[in-house]
Amino acid sequence: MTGSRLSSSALSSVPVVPGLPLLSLQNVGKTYPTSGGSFVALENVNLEVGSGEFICLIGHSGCGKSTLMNMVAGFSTPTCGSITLKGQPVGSPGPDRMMVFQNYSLLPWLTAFENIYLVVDQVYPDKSHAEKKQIVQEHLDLVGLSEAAHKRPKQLSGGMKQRVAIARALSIRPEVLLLDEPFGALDAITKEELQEELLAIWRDHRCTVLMITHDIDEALYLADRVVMMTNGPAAHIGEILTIPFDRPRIRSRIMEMPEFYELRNYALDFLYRRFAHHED
Ligand SMILES: Nc1ncnc2c1ncn2[C@@H]1O[C@H](COP(=O)(O)OP(=O)(O)OP(=O)(O)O)[C@@H](O)[C@H]1O
Repeated sequence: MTGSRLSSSALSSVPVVPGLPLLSLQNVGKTYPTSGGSFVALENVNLEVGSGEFICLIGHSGCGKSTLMNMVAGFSTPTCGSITLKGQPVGSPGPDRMMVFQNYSLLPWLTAFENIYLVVDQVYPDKSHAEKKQIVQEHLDLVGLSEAAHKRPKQLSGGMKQRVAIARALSIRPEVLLLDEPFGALDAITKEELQEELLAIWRDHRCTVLMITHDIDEALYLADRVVMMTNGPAAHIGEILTIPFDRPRIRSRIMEMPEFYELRNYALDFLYRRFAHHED
């Protein structure tokens, strides 16, 4: 979630131009200064994301996925190249791009309701208290947590905490939902439940999603396109898989499709043969 630097963004009032990508990354690079000299994490990253697309980003640990996501979120700036949203350069973090992290990042002293209210209040200062309460309530309902509104994070399971984080991110209707391994810390059953909820929310609200995952099956099940990164240093996009499965997707049916296993093997080959990582 984009945290305390939220501010109203002019971008949200800029319409999407038909035919133009919503999000565009052109020759994006990131170099970090280190005590041993400059470290080129990313080089020449090019990606165009259409409005309403669901993109999953996979690649080995350390290849620069979070670096890329942080630049789209506006937490850091590219060393070279450009990132634009609806044709406007992405600057600082804004409510048009909301991020959800693996570790939930909820404020522990606030209830589920208050965690969401805080963000709604920052982004919609002119709405009445009743209107803001209603937005929070609607989004708690959306993730099935109305009954847990008064609970603090330590009283919530991992899956519930992540539901609150997703509800909080969605509550201000971002153009782009940025998910950094959101289900990485959850057990398999909760992870599948949340994947289904995420797909339902994405289908109903049609936001654009950029999600980092280490789980190839998750990427193939959720995404329209799976972006596969090469290893760093100077990592870039190696290949992009277009996922052909119709929507709404039914997990059991997709798992029976030969195409699923062909794509899975292709992605595995990319990661563990062509761009094998000696630490894996
Ligand atoms: N602030 C920094 N200073 C120097 N190097 C950095 C900095 N942040 C990240 N890096 C390096 O940049 C590379 C990419 O890191 P990043 O965290 O983006 O990878 P990642 O693909 O998200 O990894 P993981 O999957 O493990 O989260 C790594 O080699 C990392 O050590």
